[in-house]
Amino acid sequence: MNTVKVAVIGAGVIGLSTAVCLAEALPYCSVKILAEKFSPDTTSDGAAGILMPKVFPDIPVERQRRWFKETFAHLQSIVESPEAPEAGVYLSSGYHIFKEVPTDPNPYWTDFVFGFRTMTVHEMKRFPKHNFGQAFTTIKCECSRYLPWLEKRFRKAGGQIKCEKVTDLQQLIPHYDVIVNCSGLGSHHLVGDEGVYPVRGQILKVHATWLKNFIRDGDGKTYIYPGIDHVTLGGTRQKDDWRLEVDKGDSEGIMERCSQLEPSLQKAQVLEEWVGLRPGRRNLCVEREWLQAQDHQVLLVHNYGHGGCGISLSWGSALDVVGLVRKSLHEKPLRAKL
Ligand SMILES: Cc1cc2nc3c(=O)[nH]c(=O)nc-3n(C[C@H](O)[C@H](O)[C@H](O)COP(=O)(O)OP(=O)(O)OC[C@H]3O[C@@H](n4cnc5c(N)ncnc54)[C@H](O)[C@@H]3O)c2cc1C
Ligand SMILES: O=C(O)CCC(=O)C(=O)O
Repeated sequence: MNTVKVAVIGAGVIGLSTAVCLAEALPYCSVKILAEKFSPDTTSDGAAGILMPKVFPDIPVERQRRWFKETFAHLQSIVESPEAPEAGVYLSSGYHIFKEVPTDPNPYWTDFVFGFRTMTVHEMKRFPKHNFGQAFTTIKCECSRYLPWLEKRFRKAGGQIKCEKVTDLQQLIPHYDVIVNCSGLGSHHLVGDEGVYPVRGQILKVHATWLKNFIRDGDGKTYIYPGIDHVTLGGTRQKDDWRLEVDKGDSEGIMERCSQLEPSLQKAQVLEEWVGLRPGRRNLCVEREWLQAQDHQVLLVHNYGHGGCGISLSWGSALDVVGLVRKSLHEKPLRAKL
């Protein structure tokens, strides 16, 4: 087979995971990443990186289960390997607490994390304003380390990287056989998807080495995630808010709410305030379509709209892209005349 030229747009956790999966699984493809921003300047870089996805309303739960299962298994294999510190991937245990029992206390992902259980009355005494809680161990994947690690793995598989903002997919058509869109929030403009919107997230990175367990309050607007170099305190979920500037009021609110759950945070030194825009979408988009060229068609595969759970579903959705590319090339061989 001739070499299939693939362009992956985006170098966040979704673009890099997808590019690695394609380059390693399809040796007849030459894969190039085109991205405007790279680590440490992507949204993925600032995310806490905890594996705990939300449920998308219109995607069959079996598909979401597979995305999470594959991501968890991939990252677990890194946790259990000597690569773990360089990749920034490790196990993290803690509590998810609620004021009321949630409507679905056992979402699909609870089958895969370790030791998932309801908190005891004794444990709940620490949180007098909450009436229900769950304790478990999941994986935390810090993208400030994981993205450079993925980039290295991608280059090792023969992948190429170019810093470029793509403004028009049509301009890529003469140069590539397959285009994979992993541009996250960028898809709002790049493919004109008005269903993609920003969900602004502000966090604080604090020095609090004594904290070892995560605490997340029901709706995910208050959380404490201990990490390698700092503890992440969150957060905000402001829909349709494009502001990338730090909001001092948000920072104060985050510190106040987190300190109510963990009073020792009043002694923590704030290292950094950070804002990222989650690529919100009602449903994650992992789909394919064909773009018309002069005498042939070019495959366009989308992988964007992961909202607040891009790291949690990254490897699984990337493997779906591999499946779609493989299937499509089989159905419609390269440069087949129409
Ligand atoms: C505060 C916060 C905390 C979070 N915590 C977690 C968590 O604990 N767990 C979890 O699973 N998720 C978390 N998330 C969500 C997670 O960060 C996102 O789902 C994820 O980063 C999306 O990855 P992405 O690769 O699609 O987007 P990005 O990381 O934004 O990457 C997009 C890439 O596309 C490129 N791009 C865009 N447009 C173009 C263009 N036109 N041309 C070229 N390149 C382009 C960008 O330059 C970039 O390289 C959090 C998010 C925030 C904001
Ligand atoms: O939701 C969480 O608790 C983890 C952080 C996150 O995913 C987010 O802020 O989007």
